[in-house]
Amino acid sequence: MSRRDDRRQRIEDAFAEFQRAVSAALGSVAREHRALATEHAKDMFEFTVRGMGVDKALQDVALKDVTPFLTVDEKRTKNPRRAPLSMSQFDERLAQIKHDWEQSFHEWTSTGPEQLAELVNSVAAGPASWPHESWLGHPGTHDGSEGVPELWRIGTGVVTSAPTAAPFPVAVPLLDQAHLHISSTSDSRQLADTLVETLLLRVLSHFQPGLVHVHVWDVGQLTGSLPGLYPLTRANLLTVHDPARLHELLDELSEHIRQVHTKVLVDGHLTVRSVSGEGRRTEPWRVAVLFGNRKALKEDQQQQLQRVARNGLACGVQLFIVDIPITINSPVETVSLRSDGSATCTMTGKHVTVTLDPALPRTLVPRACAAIAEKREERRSRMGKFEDLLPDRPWTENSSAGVIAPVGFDDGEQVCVQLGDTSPHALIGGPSGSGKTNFLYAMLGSLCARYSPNELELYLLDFKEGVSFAQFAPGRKDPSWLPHARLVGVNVNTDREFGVALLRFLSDEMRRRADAAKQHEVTKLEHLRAEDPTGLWPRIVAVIDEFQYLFGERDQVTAAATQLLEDVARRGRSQGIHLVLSSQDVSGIEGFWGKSAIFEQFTVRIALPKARRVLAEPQNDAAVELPRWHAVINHESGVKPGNEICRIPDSTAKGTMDSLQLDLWNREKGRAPGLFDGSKIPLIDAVTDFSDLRPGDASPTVLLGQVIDVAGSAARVRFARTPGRNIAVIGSVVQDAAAVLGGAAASLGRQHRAHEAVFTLACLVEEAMPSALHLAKRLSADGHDASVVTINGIKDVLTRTAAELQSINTGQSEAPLKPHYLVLYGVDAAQTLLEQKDPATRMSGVDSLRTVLKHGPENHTHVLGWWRGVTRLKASLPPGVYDDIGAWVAFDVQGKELLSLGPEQVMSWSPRPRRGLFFDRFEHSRPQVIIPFDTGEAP
Ligand SMILES: Nc1ncnc2c1ncn2[C@@H]1O[C@H](COP(=O)(O)OP(=O)(O)OP(=O)(O)O)[C@@H](O)[C@H]1O
Repeated sequence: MSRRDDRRQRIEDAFAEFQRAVSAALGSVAREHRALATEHAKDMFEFTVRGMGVDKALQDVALKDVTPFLTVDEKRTKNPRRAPLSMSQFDERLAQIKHDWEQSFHEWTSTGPEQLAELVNSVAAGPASWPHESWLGHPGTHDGSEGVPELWRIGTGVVTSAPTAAPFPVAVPLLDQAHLHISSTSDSRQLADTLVETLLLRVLSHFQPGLVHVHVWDVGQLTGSLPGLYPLTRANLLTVHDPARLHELLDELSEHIRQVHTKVLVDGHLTVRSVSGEGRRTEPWRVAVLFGNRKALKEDQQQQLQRVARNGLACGVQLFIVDIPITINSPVETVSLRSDGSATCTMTGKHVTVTLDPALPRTLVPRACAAIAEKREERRSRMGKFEDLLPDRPWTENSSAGVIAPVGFDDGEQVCVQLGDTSPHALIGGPSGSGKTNFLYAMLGSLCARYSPNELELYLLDFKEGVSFAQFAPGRKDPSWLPHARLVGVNVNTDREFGVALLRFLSDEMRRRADAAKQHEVTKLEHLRAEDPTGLWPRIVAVIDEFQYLFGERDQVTAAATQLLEDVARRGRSQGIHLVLSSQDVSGIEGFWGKSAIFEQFTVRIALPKARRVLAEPQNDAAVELPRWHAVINHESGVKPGNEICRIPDSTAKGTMDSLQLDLWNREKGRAPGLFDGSKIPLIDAVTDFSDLRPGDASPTVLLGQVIDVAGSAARVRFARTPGRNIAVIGSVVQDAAAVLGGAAASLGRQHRAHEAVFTLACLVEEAMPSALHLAKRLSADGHDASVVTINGIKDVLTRTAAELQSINTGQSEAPLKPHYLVLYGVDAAQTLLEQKDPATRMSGVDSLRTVLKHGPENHTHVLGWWRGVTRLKASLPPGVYDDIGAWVAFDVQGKELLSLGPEQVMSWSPRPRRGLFFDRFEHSRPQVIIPFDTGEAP
């Protein structure tokens, strides 16, 4: 080998060595690079898988052929030597990711679905969530008093990305809580219909038939939507609306919402639910289902629908909106159906896939609806009696915010009258025989059954000649009374003063309540009750039947009645005092319509058939067409939209109000009501003011009769030892005079011990003798010295008495005189006799009488005399000086004749049988009408 060759060989070797070294180095770099690329690919894989979600990644076809780690060049050249990394190279990472996935879902999977199932079961028991086998076909029984299911089941959900599918029930809030908005595709629209139908049947089957009304409107079809529900139409539980008349449905719903606001949501309540409290739902739900076609509604309809949505939930209006694009500014649950039939909903969020419950069996749905309709019809025909107005349990309601009473039925549903701060007083009208009294019984029965006597007091006044309210007070045949009645006034037609007395009493009570409220720094009864929970502040309902009598004349009684009525009508509302006025014909009552301040307060109007002017005529003529035993109940001052027409049950027949009264009376009798019966004369021995009289008072009280007031108090005069304390009775009828004198003397008799006082009864007219003898007997029986003298003895009595008084006056005698009462029947009959002068002393009997009248009272000597006319009385008195008669009772004497004896108000007195006008100069500023007592004298 030449040296040259040798050198070449060495060079070649060296190159070979170099190449080996270089390729070794390159090989190791490539390995390094590949290892790094693999790691990077795994990272990328993990990043991608975690990023897109394990569940999705596992389904992803692209990921099966993963080549993210090829370099750009390699991708470009598609190096055939390099096979793509198979998934197995990611197994380790995938296992880790899966483990982490399972771990993160572990808690949810093991407990979540179960908890949700329990939750749904507890807040949505029964038809609200259970399988249809347990309820479909059985009409609901709930009346809302047990609450409303908080959720209503729609299907089954699974968390879309969970490692294991753990299904759980999906339910949505509805009634009062949220509307429902469903959107579907053309492929899934059928499912939307199914969802609506199932939900409606759940709701309809939960509540008593009648508590849920369904309205359906479908833009695309006149009929055909929800066909299974059609049997409901015959019971008026389903109304299908014309596709072209969405505005009518929306108007109807808006009007309904308005009415609920004005009639139901009063006294601070914001929702029907809060009004119903724990009781029966008072206002049925109205579910309006609107099927659209994915096109927007017209602008005005859209706005109206939004308004209904906004205000509806509080008023029981529930919307199911299907495929109508709309935004709603109130709670709404959305269910979005995809073409494949799966759904998402806002209740569970986008990560839960909901599979809606399958449709209810085709044949069972109409059958279930028919059963609901039938039950409703049955209930409707059954509901309508007096008992149906009454609650299951009596006396459970609270009257703080007002009182509410079902009074009749419309389509089997109760229609109520409400009295509260916003509807304070009621006006009832209807001609004779139209059922006013019956209506009042229905209302009073319903009220009394709901509210205990601590919550509600009644003052009942009947101007009619009859006995409408008499049964509410204890009677001879029936000893029971209405425990709520504090006062019953019957046959008051001639005693309009009693109406004034009642209004005055209410006005005083109103003031007392206002003062109490002021002390607690509140202004109305509801707040006073909250501030003073132990105080007794019942609502007062005062009923005046045939109240037009109150305004019957143009006199002071009418003036006083008008003024007091205005006072109570305007200010009674906040103090829980409510007036219910009823009349055959309210149209001509000047005192009522003449004062807007009065009638404006009577926002509740009740018109019986053919009633005139109770409603806002002529626009509202609903009363004209009203069938028999029906009434228009209107809480909006009689304007047409406020009309509610209902049938009033017979509430006066035997076994209705009378039985209720007996039941309530047996439950708690309380105090018997005061009774004022204008046709009866009060028996003196039954009058408390009389039986309460006792000996011992130095200035005894004389009772002259009964004042026409709420308390039934006696008219009284105190016989103080001051001038003028004598009493004159003026009138021509012996019966009236004898009743007053007899009652007065008997009351004096009760205040003296035996033989302590002397009674001289002078009977100067023959027809008074039986009365004088009766009185003498009564006084003697009580141990008093009572003698009867006739006209023959009168002069002597007067002369002797006058002499005794003179001797005391002149100091000749000091011995105080025994109380001496001279009861003189028909003084004027002895006038001629008394005018004769004694020839020796030149004194006449009239002089003696004047002396007795003048000086007697200071010395326990009082005259109780009867004169048969004013002039005749004046003849017994010094000319022009009438002071010695301090008190008088006049009967058949015209007012103007009495002017010289009393204030100008006496002018308006028109005499009427068995009523007297009483005036005590010392005590009164105005005269009072009194009823003389029955002293037990046989007629
Ligand atoms: N809803 C009703 N169902 C059955 N009968 C009724 C009903 N309402 C009233 N009646 C009967 O009609 C008659 C007259 O009724 P009611 O006395 O209530 O009328 P009114 O308007 O008060 O008449 P009046 O003013 O003459 O007293 C009574 O016999 C009563 O029983």
